[in-house]
Amino acid sequence: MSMKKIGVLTSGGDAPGMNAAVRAVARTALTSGMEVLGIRRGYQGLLSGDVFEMDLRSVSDIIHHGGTMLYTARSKEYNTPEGVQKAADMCRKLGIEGVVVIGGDGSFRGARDLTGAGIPCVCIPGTIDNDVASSEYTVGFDTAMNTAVDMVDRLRDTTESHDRCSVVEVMGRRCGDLALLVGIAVGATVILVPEVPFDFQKDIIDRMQFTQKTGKKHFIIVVAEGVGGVTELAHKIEESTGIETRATVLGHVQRGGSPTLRDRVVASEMGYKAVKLLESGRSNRVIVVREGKVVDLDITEALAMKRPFNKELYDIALKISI
Ligand SMILES: Nc1ncnc2c1ncn2[C@@H]1O[C@H](COP(=O)(O)OP(=O)(O)O)[C@@H](O)[C@H]1O
Ligand SMILES: O=P(O)(O)OC[C@H]1O[C@](O)(COP(=O)(O)O)[C@@H](O)[C@@H]1O
Ligand SMILES: [Mg+2]
Repeated sequence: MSMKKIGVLTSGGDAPGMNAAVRAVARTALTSGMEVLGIRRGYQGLLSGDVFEMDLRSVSDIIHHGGTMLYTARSKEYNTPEGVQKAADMCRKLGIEGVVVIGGDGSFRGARDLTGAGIPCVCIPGTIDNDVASSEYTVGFDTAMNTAVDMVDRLRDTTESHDRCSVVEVMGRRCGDLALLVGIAVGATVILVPEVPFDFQKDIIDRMQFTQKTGKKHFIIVVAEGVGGVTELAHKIEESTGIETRATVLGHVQRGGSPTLRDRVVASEMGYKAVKLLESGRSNRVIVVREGKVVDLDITEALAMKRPFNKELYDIALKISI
């Protein structure tokens, strides 16, 4: 057996399903004869040595909980060459020979740097944004989408009752995936994403007025966080159409809640595979979904990939929500 002790941390924005990944990592490592240290608050906890020994029961009763039992953070100090060196020194002091990092693209960059500083890492994509270019899927995305759909369905009830227009902002940072899929699922008349430029008159007002002529009286417009400006947009729509318009930012509620089956299952498989890679002496890898399968890639290669946007699906959405 190549490694005796590994650490596991969650980093960046929390995502439902992170706990299932932590559970799989801990159980796989422990049953393979390794010691496991839970590192609290991501790289921040690594800098301060905030760790605890995990046993099989440390991860009981967490698979159905949102958030992360390890807590998470965004660490400015770690994001410096000195910070990475300090974290690597702390790993050596604690006897941590490898780390499983569960987080998004930012956390992957941190893992690449830690591997470079002599501590082998393997990453698992955990973020509600689905913005990890190398993976078709990130843990947390399914739960966040379903939460957002549930909330927009509620908005629709009141929007319909008042013959209004609702402009809803969903998360996703610079990625439009959450907005695209939620937009389709709620039948939004307009979906605005950072990947597709839009014209206010043609893509919003003309579309609304066309559907109005065919009898439509209420409207849902889904806007990705990366486009933003929903309050101003709502004012402009009301001014141009005379339709009473309200803006809603769904915000951090999208990050919480019990993970869906998909997030629990993908996280579990990824957690298992991450530990098996470390066990076999392979590091600087990221576990990803490609062509529907859970596989692994080199982190540096993975980080160089460009995220494709599903324009075909976007065009379909426009054709049917009219
Ligand atoms: N280029 C980088 N080099 C080293 N560490 C980084 C880098 N980018 C981000 N990190 C670390 O990873 C943490 C999480 O990244 P962030 O982008 O906030 O979330 P996520 O991993 O979910 O995308 C940051 O707070 C920072 O400590
Ligand atoms: O929680 P914070 O720090 O306010 O950050 C909000 C950001 O975090 C996210 O919820 C998740 O992003 P990350 O997974 O990259 O951390 C984004 O959708 C959003 O832009
Ligand atoms: Mg991110």
